[in-house]
Amino acid sequence: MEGGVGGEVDHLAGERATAQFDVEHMKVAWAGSRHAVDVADRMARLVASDPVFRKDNRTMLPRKELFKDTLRKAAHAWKRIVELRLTEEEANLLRLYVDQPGYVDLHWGMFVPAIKGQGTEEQQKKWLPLAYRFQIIGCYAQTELGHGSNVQGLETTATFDPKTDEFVIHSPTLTSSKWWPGGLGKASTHAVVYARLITEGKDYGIHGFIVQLRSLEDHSPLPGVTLGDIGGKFGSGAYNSMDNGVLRFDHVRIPRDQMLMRLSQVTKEGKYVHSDVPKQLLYGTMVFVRQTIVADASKALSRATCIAVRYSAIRKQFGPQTGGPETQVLNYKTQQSRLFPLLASAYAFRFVGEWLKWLYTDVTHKLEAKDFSTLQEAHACTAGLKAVTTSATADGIEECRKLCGGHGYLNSSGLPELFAIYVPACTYEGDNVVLLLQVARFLMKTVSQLASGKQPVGTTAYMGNIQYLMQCKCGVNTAEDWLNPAAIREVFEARALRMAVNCAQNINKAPSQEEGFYELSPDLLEVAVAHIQLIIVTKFIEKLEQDIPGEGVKEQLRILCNVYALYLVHKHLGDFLSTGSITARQGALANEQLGKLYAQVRPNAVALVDAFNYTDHYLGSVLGRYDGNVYPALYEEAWKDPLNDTDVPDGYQEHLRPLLKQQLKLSRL
Ligand SMILES: Cc1cc2nc3c(=O)[nH]c(=O)nc-3n(C[C@H](O)[C@H](O)[C@H](O)COP(=O)(O)OP(=O)(O)OC[C@H]3O[C@@H](n4cnc5c(N)ncnc54)[C@H](O)[C@@H]3O)c2cc1C
Repeated sequence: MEGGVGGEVDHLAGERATAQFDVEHMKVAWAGSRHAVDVADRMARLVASDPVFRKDNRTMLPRKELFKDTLRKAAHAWKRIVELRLTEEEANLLRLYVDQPGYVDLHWGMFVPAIKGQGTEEQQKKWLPLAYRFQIIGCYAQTELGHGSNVQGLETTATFDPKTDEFVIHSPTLTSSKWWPGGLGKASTHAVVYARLITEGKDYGIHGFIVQLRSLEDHSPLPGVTLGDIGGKFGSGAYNSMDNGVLRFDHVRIPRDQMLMRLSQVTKEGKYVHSDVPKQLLYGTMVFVRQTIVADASKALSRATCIAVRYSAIRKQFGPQTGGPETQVLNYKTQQSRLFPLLASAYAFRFVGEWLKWLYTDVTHKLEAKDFSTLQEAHACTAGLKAVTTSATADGIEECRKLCGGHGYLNSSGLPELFAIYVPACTYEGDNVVLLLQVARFLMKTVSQLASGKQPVGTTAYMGNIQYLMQCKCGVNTAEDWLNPAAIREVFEARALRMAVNCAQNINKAPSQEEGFYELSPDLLEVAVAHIQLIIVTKFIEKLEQDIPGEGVKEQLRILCNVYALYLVHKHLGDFLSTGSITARQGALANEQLGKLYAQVRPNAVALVDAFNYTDHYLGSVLGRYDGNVYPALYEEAWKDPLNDTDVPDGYQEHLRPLLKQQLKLSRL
């Protein structure tokens, strides 16, 4: 989609002409439905055509201006949503295409879901309408200066005072200061604050409370509340549009009914009671949030690969010895072997994200029926997918920057900002290492239960096939044999299970399970990654078993699926060999096949990124422009830098001229 650039000539027309599939149908396969393509298209164009949503100058704005710009965009987006009576789906997409981190992300993404998930019906009735109309702005204040991953280590206290029927919220130490919550620093009026609940002298652990932080009249902090922004973050522009904040409480009193009481309550008398709502319900929210993170990973990686693929088709370096035109860098096999696995990963993450949506619905139905049998498995699966897809995406964006050579380092390429905004996804919503260790713990438990005949469920069902998978031999004899999905699936299953069983056996040799787990944790991370990669590969294969209309579309996706799987075989060859899942020769054949697949992707590469259907505004990259007219855009962009406002820079008179004129005043020591 061209969206907003004036180029008349399509410099990528030749590339588009070589596509062997129907791009319009691929757009549908990528977005999930024709409807999804159309709504996204409409919202993307709406944002791209509105000057308020301009973002090309973002990396040049000083922090205060950047923050004000964020406030302006958020208010304008809300205005448009109300004026145009946008549906929830449309509103979410509009915010997505505005593409600037801000308080609204936390308001809708964390504050509202926390109240929905943890508030009683009465609490929801009271608070949600205020939040829905933006009469209050909320954030999610969990992390503290001293503790993030270890939530049980949080120090903020909420002590019940039966005399006044209030909780007293207090930050007893410096390290108990809330630290990081997005939207907290300057924008939020309220927060869901996580604190240790203390009543009748007993500490009942971490609970959520709705706390008003700022006056609804003049926005000043309420008495006893100290608030501020935690300071500049990585990169220019980027996440600096967000006011991640610090918050301290000095004996701040809130009414008892502002404790989120869906799962447990404190009575007027100060008795702590559990409600009859099962606490597993909270997992549902977590599955939902992580599903959106996986969807965001595919979005970020597809943006980066779109930029890198288009630019690699335009960029030329060196030529044949015999003279003649220079070579497009996309034709170099090394460029293809670095870029096409990322393109394939973007599609793989997209489809596993789509499947996660189904999983969330399935989990919700099961929870409603009080069936908790698959909950742990679903939880481990989403935690692992969050970790693997965000890590691969963060690394992938940086690889795309390098794939664009020097120009990739310019802010105008869009890649530095995309990277800087994206990388914290490896940390927030659960540090990836911490999450993978949780997955590994679950896998170790599953392995240990196999002996007792307990049948593993969902994405761990393959482990029930242990007798076969521990001794099966990969049947690949030729490079073409690697195109068989059953063969691919089996080697991924064998590798994951054998790694898990090896680790479980090694843990059993340790003096205690805990000690064994601690010592083997680096290996356990790899076990978790192997299991999650199997899930991604399997879901891609299962996607291809569905009906996918459009000429050549399924064939292209099959190629990408094979690229993704065989790239992983190549990258993790050590795992596959050391577990005996494949032989060295089969590893070499996989690599041979991979090379052939890259050649098949090549003529389709530009069309495959066109299928993401991103506007030039959303991509925000002179290198990734739809029309490929890169050089004039790069040249033009440079002149917009404030440093070019004058020919002679500020500081010339004081610092450059004296130097050049040998007039620096030297002091005699
Ligand atoms: C941009 C951004 C936005 C954020 N937004 C919010 C927000 O809105 N609200 C909010 O409450 N918080 C927010 N956070 C905080 C975030 O949730 C935490 O930073 C995150 O949970 C990680 O916790 P931590 O910082 O304590 O890291 P740590 O846990 O201290 O991690 C430090 C290192 O220790 C390792 N480690 C920790 N535990 C283990 C273990 N058991 N085994 C092995 N290794 C371990 C980690 O892998 C990591 O390498 C945000 C953070 C960022 C960066």
